[in-house]
Amino acid sequence: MHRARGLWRAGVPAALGGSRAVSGVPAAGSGSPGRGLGPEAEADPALLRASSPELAQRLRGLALVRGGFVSEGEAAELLREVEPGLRRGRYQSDHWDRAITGYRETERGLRGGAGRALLLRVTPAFPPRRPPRPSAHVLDLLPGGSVGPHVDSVKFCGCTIAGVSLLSPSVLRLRSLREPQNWLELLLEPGSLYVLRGAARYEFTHEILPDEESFFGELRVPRGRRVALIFRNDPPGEN
Ligand SMILES: O=C(O)CCC(=O)C(=O)O
Ligand SMILES: [Fe+2]
Repeated sequence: MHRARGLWRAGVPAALGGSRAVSGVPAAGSGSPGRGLGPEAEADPALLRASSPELAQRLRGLALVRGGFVSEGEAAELLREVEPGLRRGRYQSDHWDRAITGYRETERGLRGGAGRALLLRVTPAFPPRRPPRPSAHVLDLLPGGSVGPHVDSVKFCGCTIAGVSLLSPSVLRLRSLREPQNWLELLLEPGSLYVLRGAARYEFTHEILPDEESFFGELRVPRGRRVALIFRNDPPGEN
């Protein structure tokens, strides 16, 4: 059955406020970074900033970012596949729960083509008994659009969220629900993959920063149009 689109964003608004701590660049970890996508995997350290090294360590393997996950050719093919579905919708200025602005979205079945190949490549990020659904949530954000802090609905979404970003870079920020001074930021370059699971999925809000706040440390990350393919699994008890 299809879920009403956007329902997964019916989350908890972040308790914002408090000044940002100084970036603690995460320790590189021992040995070479695991290239798998399971909880043992490591994020590309250059694409991740944390409010403290302790927090980076705590979310290691739970908030993952990988640059260059899809090639430019694959990205072009994915866009060709999802654009017709997106064009059927109109850009909206805000969602009923106000978590998102300047967006349109669709759900894309992935039975073939580049989308299906991508689904197979992100599947190892999910627990074997909780694979991703055979469709992607396609979110198209205008340069002025943003996704406010929220936790994906536990009623409609399972333990793992994986997103592939196309076209524009952006910054994904996680913030602890209980300790809002604790944050993690992922630099999402075009072609990158991020994965959120465990504490990163349930105990932190996530958001895509609006253009005027789109910085990764000192680095300005100007926002253009961004299309994301987001993969989710079902919550326990669905099947
Ligand atoms: O754009 C993204 O990568 C994340 C969007 C999101 O958090 C959501 O749709 O729940
Ligand atoms: Fe979300």
